[in-house]
Amino acid sequence: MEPTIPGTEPTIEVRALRKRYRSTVAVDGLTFTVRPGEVTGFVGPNGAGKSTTMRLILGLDAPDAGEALINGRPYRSLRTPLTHVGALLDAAALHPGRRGRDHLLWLAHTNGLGKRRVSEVLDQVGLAPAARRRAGGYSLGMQQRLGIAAALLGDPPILLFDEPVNGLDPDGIVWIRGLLRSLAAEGRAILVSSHLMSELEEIADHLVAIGRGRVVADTSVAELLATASKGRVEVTTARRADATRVLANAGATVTVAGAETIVVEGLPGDRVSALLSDAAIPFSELRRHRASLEAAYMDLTRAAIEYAPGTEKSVR
Ligand SMILES: Nc1ncnc2c1ncn2[C@@H]1O[C@H](COP(=O)(O)OP(=O)(O)OP(=O)(O)O)[C@@H](O)[C@H]1O
Repeated sequence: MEPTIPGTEPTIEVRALRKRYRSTVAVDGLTFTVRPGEVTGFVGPNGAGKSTTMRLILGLDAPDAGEALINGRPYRSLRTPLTHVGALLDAAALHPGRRGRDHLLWLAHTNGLGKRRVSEVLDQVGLAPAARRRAGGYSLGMQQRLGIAAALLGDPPILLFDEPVNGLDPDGIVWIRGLLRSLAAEGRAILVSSHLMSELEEIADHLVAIGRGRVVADTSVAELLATASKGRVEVTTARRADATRVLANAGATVTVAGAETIVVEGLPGDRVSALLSDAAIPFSELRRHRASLEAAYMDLTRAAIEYAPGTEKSVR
């Protein structure tokens, strides 16, 4: 194994990264760090530049400016890259005639890794029973598992997953979630992209959100959720409209969160309770609101979108 630099922790550092394809600026000066022991969610709408960034990190494309470093070094300077970083980019990019196990054996061989490791990763991803079948007959979930086995082959401290839950069934999603969490708990640095915030809800510790090739948010998920949830209470009542009227009259901002649920902002819980009781509006529950990651992200990016250069509301 290639020695890592003593005292260094596994990180991905992206600095002022820029990539243009003809008239499209795919990545427009990105800077962020992926730290060890955490799952960093990499989010943004379709076309935001996530896959391009991952390809640049993995040396599959060259940046026009800036750099992406794996443990302080560009990917292309790593002598045994699979032992530094593993990646799942396009799980379907497999030779259909090749058996799952042979695909991994070939990868192991070309990277100077032993056969034993192939059996270990097949067990780890639960693909051992299907390892001798041809990849062309694999379901999407099996392809994902094989791709993840390949990423884990070199036991790397850094892992990248591009949209790993795409097309997976609920069991597959739960499995990937658990795997990513346990890999992070082992101290690895994990970057996982998604265009759906809800998919990252129970996976990510940290969030790097991008839009049009630029960072729009770089934040801890816990902080983001705490800020978005702060001072809001959730009320369950069959008389939603009446409750909304009473609370809004008292100065609260009320939003609908479900058939019988409203979220109240701007009034403390005991005041909400007193107002509803005084108005004889029954409610079955009153609790502290926990914002979804999706809602927290919308709050966070709303200002950025409203004041983005080039929009009508831009500030000059
Ligand atoms: N090889 C390429 N040639 C030309 N344009 C490209 C190329 N790769 C990416 N782009 C363009 O760069 C922009 C960013 O694409 P990218 O695939 O990185 O976004 P993404 O955030 O991964 O999107 P998605 O969520 O749809 O996968 C898009 O406008 C895309 O069309």
